[in-house]
Amino acid sequence: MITTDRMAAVDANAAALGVPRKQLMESSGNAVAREVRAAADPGATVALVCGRGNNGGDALVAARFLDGYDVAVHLLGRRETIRTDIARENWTALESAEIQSETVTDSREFGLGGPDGDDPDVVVDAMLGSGIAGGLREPERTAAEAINASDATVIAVDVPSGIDADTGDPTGGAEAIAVNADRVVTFHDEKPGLAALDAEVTVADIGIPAAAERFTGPGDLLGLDRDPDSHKGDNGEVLVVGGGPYTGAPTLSALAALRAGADLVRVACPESVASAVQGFSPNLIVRGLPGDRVGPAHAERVASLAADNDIVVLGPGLGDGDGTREFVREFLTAYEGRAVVDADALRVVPDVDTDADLICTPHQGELVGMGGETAGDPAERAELVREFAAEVGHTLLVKGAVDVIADGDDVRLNRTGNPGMTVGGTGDVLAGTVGALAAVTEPFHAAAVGAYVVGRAGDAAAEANGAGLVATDLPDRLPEAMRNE
Ligand SMILES: NC(=O)C1=CN([C@@H]2O[C@H](COP(=O)(O)OP(=O)(O)OC[C@H]3O[C@@H](n4cnc5c(N)ncnc54)[C@H](O)[C@@H]3O)[C@@H](O)[C@H]2O)[C@H](O)CC1
Ligand SMILES: [K+]
Repeated sequence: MITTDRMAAVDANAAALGVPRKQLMESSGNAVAREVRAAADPGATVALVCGRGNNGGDALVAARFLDGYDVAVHLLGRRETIRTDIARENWTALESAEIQSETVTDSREFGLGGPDGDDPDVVVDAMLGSGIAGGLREPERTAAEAINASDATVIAVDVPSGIDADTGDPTGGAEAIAVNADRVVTFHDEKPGLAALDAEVTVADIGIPAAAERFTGPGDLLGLDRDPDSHKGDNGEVLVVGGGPYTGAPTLSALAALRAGADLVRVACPESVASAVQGFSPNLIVRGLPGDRVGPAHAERVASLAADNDIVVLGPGLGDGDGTREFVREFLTAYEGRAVVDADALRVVPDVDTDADLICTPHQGELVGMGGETAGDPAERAELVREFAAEVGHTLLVKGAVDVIADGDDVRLNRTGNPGMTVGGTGDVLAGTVGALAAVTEPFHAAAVGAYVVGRAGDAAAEANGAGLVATDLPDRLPEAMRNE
């Protein structure tokens, strides 16, 4: 099963892997033509009703694969109104090939039949697919009524027009009109909303490489754009809890969280390091905790600070001194929100009883320290991480040459990054980045995107600085790394 949003991500990842959408459209159109051939013998009349988006584009391709059939293409709009270059190119190809085609601009002129007024044997519904928003407008609405009133076998491309592929409900509300399809040929994977429909569903493999789903890619960045109407705080408030023996670690996490898009980043650290942390950046809000180590005495104060934030990043530079583990245990036992757990705080996770939703970011050694297993073979390692995530009940991001992200159901691999990133502090950058992302998206997605963009920032830093790469190079490169291109 794949949702519309995930499909869009996978599609963009496929393009980044060298399989562009026009190529996928060619496969989609081919699959639609095969479905027509399965429904009717050569010589049958086939009306292809095409919208102006890529759903229509699929049927424009299908028309080229239907030699031997009596084909008529109805484009709902003028050529100039076709939304995408690839669909327009396929329209031009049809015209050049002199395949019977007409443009419909006025819904009153829409008719499915040939000159004698008979219904066609087959109608291909390619008006709207995953790009639909709201109920069918004209001329799609009138066309849907005509399709539903005809005796033709109706084959829907990807999803019947007017239906939400994620839910199976009409996009215009319960009573709204949608195409009533006999068959649906959908692409790449089953869609959650199609099973409930009274139609026979075929899933067509359109050549999206498995790696487009298995590995992170630029498509994973889709949907993370800021809402232009958002206010301060809407894009995440992050509390970093760390420092004591180390000052740089919490600072790197906090700066990364800011560069990854958080609106407000607060750092709770021992008073002994508070002014040093503040000295790194006026953009940080620093809260000093009495003493020079974070200990159990601070659990209540940190809990009240945490309540004012969307997410806590727990661990950077905390160390493993007297009382640190007790602090982490006490804090997590009472905490019910979201947290990224890194470094020394990780050891506590497997045996703490918490309602918190955690994203743990161990490297392989820390994973083993938590009681997890690792393996040399990447596929085996991924499966072990998935099983361990299910066991601990949290999201895991296991860092390595290839990072493994798992939450017990899903597994994703990330291969951005380079050996130069084994320098100290890059893990702190990752924890802060994932923290900022987890304030605005689901933990698994946040962990996968975090790994991807920090690796990308590291790749850019390595290109600029070679073996001289240091962790402080990374935060400033995050905004560029988070651009979806
Ligand atoms: N990997 C893939 O996902 C592939 C998908 N293919 C096919 O592409 C469509 C999705 O194409 P897209 O261009 O994004 O959207 P649509 O064609 O569904 O619609 C676009 C167009 O329609 C207008 N519109 C939106 N809502 C309405 C409405 N309620 N009434 C009228 N008009 C509406 C709007 O202007 C949009 O611009 C997917 O389903 C597949 O069929 C690829 O070909 C292969 C890869
Ligand atoms: K459709």
